Amino acid sequence: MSDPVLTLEGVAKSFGANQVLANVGFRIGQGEVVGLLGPNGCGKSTLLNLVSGIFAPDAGTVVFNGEDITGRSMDRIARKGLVRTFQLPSMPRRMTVAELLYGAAARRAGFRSLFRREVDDRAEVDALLDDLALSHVRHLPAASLSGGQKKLLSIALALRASPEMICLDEPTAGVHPNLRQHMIGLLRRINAARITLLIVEHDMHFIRELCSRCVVMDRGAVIADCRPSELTSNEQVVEAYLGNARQKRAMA
Ligand SMILES: Nc1ncnc2c1ncn2[C@@H]1O[C@H](COP(=O)(O)OP(=O)(O)OP(=O)(O)O)[C@@H](O)[C@H]1O
Repeated sequence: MSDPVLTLEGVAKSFGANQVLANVGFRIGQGEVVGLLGPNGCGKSTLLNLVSGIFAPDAGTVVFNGEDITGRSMDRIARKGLVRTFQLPSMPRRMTVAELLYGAAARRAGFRSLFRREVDDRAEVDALLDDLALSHVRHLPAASLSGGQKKLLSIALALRASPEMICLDEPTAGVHPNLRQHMIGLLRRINAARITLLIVEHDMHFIRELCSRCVVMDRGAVIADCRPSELTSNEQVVEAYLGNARQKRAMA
């Protein structure tokens, strides 16, 4: 593995009596594309929430680029270069798609930079909108977009923060199959720009096409760390999915 960009050690989280994560640890190298898999409710989104600063873990450490970011706020973590997208992104009603994208660049550069000309980089926003097939909705309120368009917009917003790493929470859920293929190409291009990706996803085709490695969780713990091609021969992984026939079929 290249130098680790993200290192988790002994991460634990409970909500009341419900222990959702216990002693989770793994590393992600610079430039890797890693799938984070596991049955519904095993704690994948919660892990992304802890990494990106939405919640603080009860125990353990999260180190990003050699710096301990455990329990830091989402904004501070985003300014360090680690951002996330959401499974069901909610978007503001009063801002258009383009306005949101102009504002998002200030996140890492600092809000004062909003008033500097260089942040107002129309060409970059135009290129992003074009790449994500969102040019025709640029003047619409962001909240009025379809579910799939909101997913694409949330990737664009993540990119505007000049990230070194993006955590994506189910980027293809609710997205048309044609758009999924487009998204694979887009994420490959993003990764080619040396942006590390951690992707929570149930679509195994998507995982196989994109990821060089998978971390698999079950009931709040990591049960496998392997190549996508090794998933179906891993007994623990197959066992974890056995209770859910739909997910088992999805792995085939
Ligand atoms: N804010 C919260 N308050 C209380 N419980 C929570 C909270 N967030 C998550 N949980 C619980 O943590 C458990 C894991 O949820 P999480 O969303 O992390 O699973 P997941 O692996 O992402 O599932 P899925 O694949 O279905 O999205 C669930 O039992 C959920 O109810």
